[in-house]
Amino acid sequence: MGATSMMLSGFCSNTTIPSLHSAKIPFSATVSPPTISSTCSFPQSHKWVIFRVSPCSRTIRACRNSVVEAGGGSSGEDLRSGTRRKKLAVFVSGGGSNFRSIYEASVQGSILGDIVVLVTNKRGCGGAEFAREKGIPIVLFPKTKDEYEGISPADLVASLRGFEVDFVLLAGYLKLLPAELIRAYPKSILNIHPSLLPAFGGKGYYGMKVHKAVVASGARFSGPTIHFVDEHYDTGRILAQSVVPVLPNDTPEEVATRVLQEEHRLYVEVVEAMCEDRIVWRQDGVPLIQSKENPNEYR
Ligand SMILES: Nc1nc2c(c(=O)[nH]1)N[C@@H](CN(C=O)c1ccc(C(=O)N[C@@H](CCC(=O)O)C(=O)O)cc1)CN2
Ligand SMILES: NCC(=O)N[C@@H]1O[C@H](COP(=O)([O-])[O-])[C@@H](O)[C@H]1O
Repeated sequence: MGATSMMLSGFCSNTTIPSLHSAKIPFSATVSPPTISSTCSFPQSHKWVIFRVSPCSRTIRACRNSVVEAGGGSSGEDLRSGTRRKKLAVFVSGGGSNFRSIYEASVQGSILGDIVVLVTNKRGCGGAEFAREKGIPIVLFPKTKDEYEGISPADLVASLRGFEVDFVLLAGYLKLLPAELIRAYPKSILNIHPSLLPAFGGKGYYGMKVHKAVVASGARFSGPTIHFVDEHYDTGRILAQSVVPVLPNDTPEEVATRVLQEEHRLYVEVVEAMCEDRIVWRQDGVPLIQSKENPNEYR
């Protein structure tokens, strides 16, 4: 069967190239070339093509198994991988154990990125205390009666731009992110939620409230969900989930402990993939993680 020729062009991060065809029939498409172009060819047998875009991509090269990636060299590349180290902002409201896990993984080198700023609505929380210990700058957001020094949404975006943040990671942050921030960082803001969304999510579902609802429901399983953030609570595209059992005599606290332990593992794994440009967007809008060991495998 003949190959499909396709002109692709350089584009910056988080662009999903619309296909001219549905995802379930042989793929072919032409993308208008604003900048650099290259030619990729794919066997017609592939049902859909995955597009991966890394921040400020300059080149596109075909990959096996119809994965088209847009990645490009840039300054500050990690010497081992040739990948640019990413700059991370973490948002917290409480103890910050997920923040600490990500920080430790960054220091140990498994995450090719650095936490350059911590954002919180509670300057006295455990996460903020840890940031002060490590010399990580702290930004207060939003402005509330308790945090009168908090900044505005526009100043928050300007502040993150000033830190050259690539990705925003919510980790126990309990305030609704403003639309200005969502628009400023498309497909670049993640949140971790302590249930298997869409179950037990939305306004009012946070912290122990989630686990109490899970136990009361009789659910036999729970676990963390990591999703991209949109304007509403917990409705963004799901990127990763992990399942833990809920035992017949579990208390909500026991479920919380089991889920939190899995959160720490899963969030580090996902942030590693984000920093290595291994997040790809299926044509129907579902984000996938490309396996580091086998680039032909996704989940
Ligand atoms: N635009 C978005 N902002 C935030 C999201 C999101 O998905 N989109 N996720 C939350 C985190 N979260 C669940 O994962 C969540 C946090 C808080 C609430 C909630 O009901 N909050 C209360 C206020 C709680 C407080 O101030 O102590 C409320 O809004 O009434 C639900 C879900 C982070 N931001
Ligand atoms: N809906 C948001 C929410 O409930 N987030 C949850 O808050 C906890 C923060 O713990 P941490 O501060 O120790 O990372 C975590 O369990 C996280 O999933």
